[in-house]
Amino acid sequence: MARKIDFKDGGDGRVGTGAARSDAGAKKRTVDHRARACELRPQREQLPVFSARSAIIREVRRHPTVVIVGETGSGKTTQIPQYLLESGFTRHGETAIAVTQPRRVAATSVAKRVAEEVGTSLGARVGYTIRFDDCSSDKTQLRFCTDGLLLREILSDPLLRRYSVVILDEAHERTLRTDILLGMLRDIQRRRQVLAAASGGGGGGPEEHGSQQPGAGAHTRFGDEDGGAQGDAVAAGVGELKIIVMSATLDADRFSEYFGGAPVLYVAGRQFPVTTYYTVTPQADYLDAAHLSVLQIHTETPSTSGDILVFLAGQEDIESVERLLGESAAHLPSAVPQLLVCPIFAALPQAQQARVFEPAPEFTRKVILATNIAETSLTIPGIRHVVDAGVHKLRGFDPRVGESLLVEPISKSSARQRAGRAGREAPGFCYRLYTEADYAQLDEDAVPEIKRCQLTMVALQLKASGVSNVLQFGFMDPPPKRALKHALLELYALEALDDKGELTGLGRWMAEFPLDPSYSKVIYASQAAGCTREVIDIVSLLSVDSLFYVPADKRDESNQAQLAFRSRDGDHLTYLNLLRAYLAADGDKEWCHEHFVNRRGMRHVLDVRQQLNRLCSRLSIDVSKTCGTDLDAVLRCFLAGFFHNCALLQPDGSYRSLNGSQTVHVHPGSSLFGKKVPAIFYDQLVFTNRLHARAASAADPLWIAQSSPKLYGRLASAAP
Ligand SMILES: Nc1ncnc2c1ncn2[C@@H]1O[C@H](COP(=O)(O)OP(=O)(O)OP(=O)(O)O)[C@@H](O)[C@H]1O
Repeated sequence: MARKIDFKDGGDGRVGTGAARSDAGAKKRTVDHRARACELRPQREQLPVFSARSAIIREVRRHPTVVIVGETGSGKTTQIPQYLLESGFTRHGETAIAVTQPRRVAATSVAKRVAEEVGTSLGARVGYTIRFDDCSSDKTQLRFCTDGLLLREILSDPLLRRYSVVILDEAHERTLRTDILLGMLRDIQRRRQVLAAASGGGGGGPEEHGSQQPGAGAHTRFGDEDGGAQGDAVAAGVGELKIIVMSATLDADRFSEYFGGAPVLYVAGRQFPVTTYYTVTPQADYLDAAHLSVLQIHTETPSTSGDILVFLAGQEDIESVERLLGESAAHLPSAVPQLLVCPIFAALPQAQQARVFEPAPEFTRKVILATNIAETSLTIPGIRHVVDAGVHKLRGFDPRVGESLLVEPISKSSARQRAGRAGREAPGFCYRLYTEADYAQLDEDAVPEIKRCQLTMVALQLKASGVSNVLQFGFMDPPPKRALKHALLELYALEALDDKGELTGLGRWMAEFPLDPSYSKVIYASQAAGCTREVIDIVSLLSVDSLFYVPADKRDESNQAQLAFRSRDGDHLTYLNLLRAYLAADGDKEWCHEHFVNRRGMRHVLDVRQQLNRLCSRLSIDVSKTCGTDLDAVLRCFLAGFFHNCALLQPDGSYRSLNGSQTVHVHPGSSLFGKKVPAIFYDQLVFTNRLHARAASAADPLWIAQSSPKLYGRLASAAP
């Protein structure tokens, strides 16, 4: 090893009780759900949250909303939903408890664990529902889902009648969807309170509501382990909605204030201590530092001391460190166990994400390379060492420029979450690849996503959920007015809103899709153009960031291989060619390797395509409509949704965006790179080191004019 990283103990590392835990039986796999649940019970009872069980149930009964703050690993996510289930909050299965997670992988993996602890098969009493994947049934009483999924449910069930309790987990992350949910749930809770009061009972579950005398409601008794009876309001159709906001940060007062002074419960202490180390000096190259730290941990500690989880900024980082580790692993002494490198990032298909949860084979140490997808809620068995590069990719949005995706330092709260992935089954270690002084400089929490992202989908969702004045919506942290107005204007241009700002029939239709409204508009246009099949294929293809592999040392070979799919019209049709060839080759592994096709990515494409086809069929859209060889029709459909993403060729050979007068660069990986066409349209503008058009295709300026005459009619007269 050429260089060593010097770490020093942060001193604050030893947190928590350090209680020992028996691992007995943990490895035994059994299909006997009850036996497994009994086996896990002692572990559950050792979690810090267990001692707060009665207090939590009592407070939830008494108050419509409760905020719970618990350190990482205290047992919030897995235990609190079960306590409510055991205490009758689902009224013997008539209603359900929803637990939202910001990330899909957390929703599925936590559901799996909780099903085991409850003693049921996944999808029965405990299940999960995430976009494009539903593992639940009408028997499911504890449903883990993404926050986005619950938002979509509000469209079809505006009062969320099927739920008596909604638990918002990891609320401190303040994702876009969590923030919208906070506002919508507060509203639903008030409306249900009014309805419940009108029908003469509380009915939110077995409770003694704060405004009521204990026991004074229409319901009868309840026991801790058994369900209570329900109130008359339930018989009338809807009971009160309990909301539980769970957060890992101490800044819970804001949540409490937002819910009118909801009580805050603190659950102290994580289960096992985590010793934190910082680098002695700043690291100029965090990828190199991450690579060296992994090797250092691997060679200096026995592999039996646990697997390693490394937090990096994004997929490219992960692939670079994967490569570096692959090269170094070849030179490890033979006595040192092998390294098994497992990446996990959002665009990785679910089946491959699941690999990180599988135990490493004997004499092998697992190294998981992750983005912040693995930062919250996850317990990855075997992990004892966490390496934290201290960075993540942060999405930003400026209506004039487009989206940006920049590598930024994380917040202290993220750093604590990352460290928290270590001490979950035994004492752990966290190696921060930055100095203690740098840590002190980090912001306490990240800026809520709603303040820094594109809001078109948010505005459509709010409108479709009955919020007439989006600008007045009770956000916990209102987004910039400028961004909201921009979103409303965009919806107007897409014809989702009319002149009065009311949702149109088309807007309601578009809101059915879990897609950016521009895509749903394209799908809409494809019906009349008779090319729905091609459009769905391309929309699915655009859901993956990199369809091709471009290894740094084989750039030319990769580019050469991609030529086979190139369309002179640009990336949209190139991708379509790729999908057709992939299907013709039956997704063959060798074929993908030969053509530098990202097999992981293509599987994800097929997944999305299948789900979109299903959704379209449900909406009576004929998904078999195909335009044959008239592929111009396909491009014109895309312009129906992306007329705002167009740029015209300038005399100096550059492209200038139509709606922001920005200079736009065609990405070097694009099939239009180096070509000069009169106009282009693109899927997205992304600012990295400069403004790049992601997925660009050629457009006739006349098509642009016809796609949005109000905005770009002038181009028609300028066209030759
Ligand atoms: N899949 C699993 N395999 C083994 N142990 C698990 C698993 N899931 C949870 N646990 C155990 O339960 C503990 C509590 O997990 P839980 O996710 O409920 O904590 P939490 O308080 O929500 O933490 P965080 O906010 O960090 O997610 C873990 O520390 C671990 O000991």
